[in-house]
Amino acid sequence: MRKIAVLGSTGSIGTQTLDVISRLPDDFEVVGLAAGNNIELLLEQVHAFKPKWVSAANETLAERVRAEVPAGVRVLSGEAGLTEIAGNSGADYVVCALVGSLGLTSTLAAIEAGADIGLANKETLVTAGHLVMDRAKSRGVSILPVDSEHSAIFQCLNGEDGKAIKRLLLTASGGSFRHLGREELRNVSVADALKHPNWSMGAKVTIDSATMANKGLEVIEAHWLFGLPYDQIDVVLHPESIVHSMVEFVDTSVMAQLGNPDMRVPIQYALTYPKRVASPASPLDLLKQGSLHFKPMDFERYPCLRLAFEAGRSGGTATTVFNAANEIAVARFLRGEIPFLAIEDIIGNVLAKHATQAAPSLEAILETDAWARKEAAETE
Ligand SMILES: NC(=O)C1=CN([C@@H]2O[C@H](COP(=O)(O)OP(=O)(O)OC[C@H]3O[C@@H](n4cnc5c(N)ncnc54)[C@H](OP(=O)(O)O)[C@@H]3O)[C@@H](O)[C@H]2O)C=CC1
Ligand SMILES: CC(=O)[C@@H](O)[C@H](O)COP(=O)(O)O
Ligand SMILES: [Mn+2]
Repeated sequence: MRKIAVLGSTGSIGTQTLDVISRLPDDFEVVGLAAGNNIELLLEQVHAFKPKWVSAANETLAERVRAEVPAGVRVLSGEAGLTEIAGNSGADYVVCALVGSLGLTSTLAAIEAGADIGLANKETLVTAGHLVMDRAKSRGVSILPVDSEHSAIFQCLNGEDGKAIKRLLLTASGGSFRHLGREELRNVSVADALKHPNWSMGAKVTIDSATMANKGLEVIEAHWLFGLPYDQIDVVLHPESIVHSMVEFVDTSVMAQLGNPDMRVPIQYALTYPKRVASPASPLDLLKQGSLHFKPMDFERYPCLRLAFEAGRSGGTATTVFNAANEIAVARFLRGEIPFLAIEDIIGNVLAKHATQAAPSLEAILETDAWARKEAAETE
């Protein structure tokens, strides 16, 4: 029985993770749950899973939780609460389902404590991939991908030698505005941007999908997870989101992982690896599906993906800036402060002002992240 903590338990990935865990009662004991502001849902989860460690976004919310949970449950708050649960709750498996680079310090704390990581929080690898991967290697912990594309690649690789890989092919749905040309993107609404064609997800990743910044984050995530240069990572448009990604090998064989879009499948695989167990997801019926489509990526239509490749190739703090500027720009768009197309402008402008620092320390990353956030908040 593994002791598991879920950071971001009230979000899209967090709730689906708990759904998966509830079907595997002999395999997992929930020892820690961390949420942000959704205290009602957090309390329901505490009553259902009985963790000994709980955290909320701030002390006021934590007080409300303390009043409702049994004595003996430790209720913490803020980033310190996240790192405490990640590193000191006794969890030997931590699911990081937080959104944004907020997940970095707690992921590092979990690694330091020797816990394996189920990683949904791609921003952590984008902002500090070298630190996360180096520390995981030296502590001997596994980083198991939850993101659907990376889970697909992980399954296709199945232990193959890195030298056998010709390239990774990440699939991209095209997002909520895939049928619109660039001119038509000028006045799109927040409500329409939040309508992903295939997946029901949190707001930030849904907007990232519409700008294609999500695929940019995923290209950088793949670079760190699978240790391949950017020249060996490609993106292909695939509107159905049935092929979750592919690997082409040097002998021309292409392996793909397919399934209906349901995050409980990659979440479960990250939890039960190397075992496969039955899933509540609906089986893929290719005969009913009939056809699948693939188109080349259009970097003019989706400049955020071009910026992500450029930042990835620059390396060092460039990807920290790409991520932080994107997080702030998306938050501003969601608040109705800026138009949709300003997201890519802000990322491009903040990156253009930044002098990349190679192999940054954690301190340098946190400083760069703060600088890029301030710039992105002030850029018109
Ligand atoms: N959703 C999906 O299908 C997929 C998501 N991902 C990635 O997984 C990650 C999570 O995405 P998703 O689940 O959609 O996001 P959501 O917005 O649905 O959930 C985010 C979670 O983080 C918590 N949180 C936010 N701010 C804080 C804070 N300051 N302190 C503590 N907790 C906080 C939220 O708490 P609360 O709600 O209580 O405020 C919530 O539990 C992202 O990196 C995303 O890119 C990857 C693949 C698919
Ligand atoms: C489900 C998942 O993994 C998301 O990150 C997904 O990738 C979003 O889809 P697109 O970015 O392809 O629109
Ligand atoms: Mn994905």
